Amino acid sequence: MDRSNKPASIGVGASIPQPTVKVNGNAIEATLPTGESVSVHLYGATVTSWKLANGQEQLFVSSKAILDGSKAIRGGIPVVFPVFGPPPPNHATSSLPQHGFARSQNWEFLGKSSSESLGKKDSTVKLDFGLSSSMLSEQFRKAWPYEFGLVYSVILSPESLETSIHVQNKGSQPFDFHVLLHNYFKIPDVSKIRVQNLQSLTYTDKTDNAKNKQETSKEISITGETDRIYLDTDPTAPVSITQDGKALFSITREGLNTVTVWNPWVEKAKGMSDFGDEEYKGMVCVEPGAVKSWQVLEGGDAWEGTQTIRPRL
Ligand SMILES: O=P(O)(O)OC[C@H]1O[C@@H](O)[C@H](O)[C@@H](O)[C@@H]1O
Repeated sequence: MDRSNKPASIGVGASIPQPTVKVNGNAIEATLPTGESVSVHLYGATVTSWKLANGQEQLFVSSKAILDGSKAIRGGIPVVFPVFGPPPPNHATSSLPQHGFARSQNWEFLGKSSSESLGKKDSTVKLDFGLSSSMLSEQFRKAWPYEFGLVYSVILSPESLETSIHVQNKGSQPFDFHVLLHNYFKIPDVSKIRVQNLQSLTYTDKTDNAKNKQETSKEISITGETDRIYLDTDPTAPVSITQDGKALFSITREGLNTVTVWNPWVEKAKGMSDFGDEEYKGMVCVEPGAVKSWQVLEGGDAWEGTQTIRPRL
C-alpha cells in the first residue's frame, strides 16, 4: 500500500553532514564537513598534520622526518611515555631510549566516533588509538616489563584539536611513568613569537645544567637554544604562543602540569640528522606533560591527561 507519510519521506536526519575518515597507508585521516582535517600516523600514534578549514597547516614536520617506522617522527605530536628525556640510572626505565617507547611503536586504530555519538551538535570527530604491553617489541617488553594499556584519543572540532592519553596499569605491580605530548607548532618566524602565561613559575633550564630558575618575563622570546621545563603550571590557564599580541595557539591542559618549551636553535639543529639546518626558524615545541616527578600507578589503576589546542581562527 502506498503511504504518503512513510518515514523515509520525512528526512530521518540523513542531511547532517558527517566527518570522513579514511586509511591512507599507515595514517588515519579525518576531515570535518567544515573542512578541518587531521592525520595520525600509526607509528607512535603521531599526529602529523592538523589543517584549518582554509588548508593552513598548524603543525611542523621536518622535511627530513623519517616516516618509515625506523625512527620517531620529527614533528607533529609525538607521544612521550613512560619516560621523558634520558632515563635516569638505577630506575625501572633505565634501559629505555630517550622519551620512552610510545613514539616508536606501532599503535592500533581502535575506531572513530563522530558528533552524534559524542553528543555534540557541531561537527567533531574522535579517533582512538591503543598500545598495550602485548604489542611492544621484545626489546621494550624486556626493558620495561609492566602490563599496561594506553588509549590515545585525538578529537578534532572546528575550534580545537584535543588529544588525551589514558594510561592503565593492567598488572598487579605499581609502575612509575612520565607522559608528555610533544607538540611541534608551525610558526611563521621564531624571532617574532612569544610564549605567554608562564610568568613567576619555576623552570628547569636544561641548557644550563638543569638549574632551577624563576621566570620573570611576562612573555618569553626565543633568541637561542631553549630547553626549559616549567613546573607546577595552572593547567586551566592557557599557555599561548603569540605574535604581534595575537594568539597563534592557546593550550589548556588537564592532568598535565608541566610545560616544556624547546627550540634547538643553530648548533643543535645541525646535529640532528632528521631536522633541516634552518628549520628551527619555523617551529617551536610547547609540550604539556606530567614530568616533574614520577607518576605512580598502582595495579588496576588508571590515569588521564588531556590538552586542548585552540588555533587562531
Ligand atoms: O631528539 P628528541 O629525542 O626527539 O628530543 C628532542 C627534545 O625534546 C624536548 O622535549 C627535550 O626537552 C629536549 O631536551 C630534546 O632535545
